Amino acid sequence: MTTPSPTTTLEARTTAASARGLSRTYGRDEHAVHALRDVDLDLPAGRMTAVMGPSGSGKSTLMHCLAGLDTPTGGSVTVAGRELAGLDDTALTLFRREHLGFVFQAFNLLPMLTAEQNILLPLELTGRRAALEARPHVDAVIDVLGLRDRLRHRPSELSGGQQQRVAIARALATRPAIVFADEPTGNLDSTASAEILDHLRRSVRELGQTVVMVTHEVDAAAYADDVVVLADGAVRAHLVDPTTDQLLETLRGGTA
Ligand SMILES: Nc1ncnc2c1ncn2[C@@H]1O[C@H](COP(=O)(O)OP(=O)(O)OP(=O)(O)O)[C@@H](O)[C@H]1O
Repeated sequence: MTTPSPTTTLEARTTAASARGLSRTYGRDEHAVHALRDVDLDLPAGRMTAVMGPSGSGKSTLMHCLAGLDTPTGGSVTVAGRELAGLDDTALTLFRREHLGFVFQAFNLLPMLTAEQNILLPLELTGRRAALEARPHVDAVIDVLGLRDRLRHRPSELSGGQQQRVAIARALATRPAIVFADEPTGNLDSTASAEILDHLRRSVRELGQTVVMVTHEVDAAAYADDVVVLADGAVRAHLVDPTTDQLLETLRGGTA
C-alpha cells in the first residue's frame, strides 16, 4: 500500500468549509483593490487551521467571506454543506447563529452577566429546551477551558486571559461547525496567549471542534495543525502539519 501524500490525506478528510474561485474586490476601475483573487481552499473539519500572511494580504477578507460576514464579488463559499450565496440576510444571520462561532481580539463579554451567563447566552437565544439539551456539552467545554471555578465571576473580576477563555467557551457552547478566531491573543501577554492557544487546541483535540484562526504570529500558528499562507489575495501555500522550520521557510518565501 502506498503512503498517501499530504494533499491526498487533506482531500480525504471531511471538509468544514470550502471556497471555489473566491474573489473579493473593493472599489472599481482604477481604484479597485483585489483583496481576494480566485481563491480555491478546503478547510478540513476537526482541525485547527491558522491563516497567515503580510498585512493587507486578505486574511480578514477571507475569514469574513467564509463566515458570511462579507459578500464575495465572485466564486462560491460552502460552509457545513451550505452554499452561502443561496442565503438572504435573514437566513445568513440564522445560519451564523446556528453553525458558526466567533472569537475576536476584544472579548465582547456582557459586563453585568457572570461568566456562566455569558457562556450560556447564545444557547438561551436558541430556546430553553436547546439550552438544557446542550448542558452536557457546555459542561465539557467549561472543563476543557478550565473555567469551572470562575463561573460565578463577572468579567471585571477575571484576568484578560480568563475573559478570553469565557469568550471561547461562549463560541463553543452551540457546537458550531467552525469557530473563527481573529487574532484571539492580540490583547494578551505571552503567558496568557500561550494558555489561550493551548485551550483552543484542546477544544480541537478533545471536543472535535474545527477552528480557523487568523494570526500574524508564527508562535501562535505553531499551535495549529495546518497553515494557509496568503500573499496579495491568493493562497501561496496550504501546509498540512508543518514543522516550525517549514512554516518559517514558507513565510520567508522559500518552497519548503
Ligand atoms: N471595506 C474595504 N474597502 C476597501 N478596501 C478594503 C476593505 N477591506 C479591506 N480592504 C483592502 O483589501 C486588502 C485586504 O485587506 P484585509 O483586511 O483582508 O487584509 P489582512 O491580511 O487581514 O490585513 P491585516 O493583517 O493588516 O489585518 C487590503 O488592501 C485592504 O486595504
